[in-house]
Amino acid sequence: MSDKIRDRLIVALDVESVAEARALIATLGDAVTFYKIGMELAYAPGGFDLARELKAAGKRIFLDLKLHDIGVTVERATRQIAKLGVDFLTVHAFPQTMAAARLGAEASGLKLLAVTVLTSYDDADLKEAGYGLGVADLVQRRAEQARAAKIDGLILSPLELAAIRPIVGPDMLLVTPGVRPAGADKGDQKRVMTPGEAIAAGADHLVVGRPVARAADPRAAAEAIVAEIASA
Ligand SMILES: O=C(O)c1cc(=O)[nH]c(=O)n1[C@@H]1O[C@H](COP(=O)(O)O)[C@@H](O)[C@H]1O
Repeated sequence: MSDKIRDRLIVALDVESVAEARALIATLGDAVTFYKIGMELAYAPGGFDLARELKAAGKRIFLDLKLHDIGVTVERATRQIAKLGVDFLTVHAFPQTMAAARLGAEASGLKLLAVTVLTSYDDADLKEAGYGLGVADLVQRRAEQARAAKIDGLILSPLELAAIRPIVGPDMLLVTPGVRPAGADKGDQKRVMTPGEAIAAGADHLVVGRPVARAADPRAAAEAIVAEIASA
């Protein structure tokens, strides 16, 4: 399978230590070309060094830190993260946050992804949090604001892909967690599709954690998802 197809699967290294991450990476070998390092691993001892090391070894790295703070802090934090040389960074899709991150990423190769509405949320969760919009409308509003802020891509669930692609155009990266192979446990994800469905609906990349990391045979699980991507 070509690396172009493999790159569309981003495996989330959602483990608590660099030692566990290394073991998983060794098991996955050349089946996986793109990794996500999220908060639980980044903040573990050696987490950021692992990001640099994997880049140097030729892997692509998505650093999922979901920044959200006052503008000046987000701008400076983004500038520091850009020095790591990773490929993607997440920020929450608030207009001030996105504008500040855009400034911080200036003149670097870092691509910014805006998190629209977390895939563990449904309409009732948004209502409980005080929002007046449901998921579909809030994702759409944030997609428009991300485009205006010249953000490189969006994190959204596969369910919103069909509505959002025409709004943001072909160049914005659409990256979807909330991906579950048929029959897999959903866990805390509320808005999900299978890998094949998400690719067919227009996802550029799929983010998959537990269905690979917690599988009895993680390499076989990753290869099955890559095959589903290739045939979608
Ligand atoms: O930004 C993310 O990557 C993210 C956004 C979102 O809305 N939902 C979501 O699940 N994620 C991440 O995607 C991964 C999904 O993991 P699994 O549910 O185990 O496949 C986790 O690392 C989450 O942190």
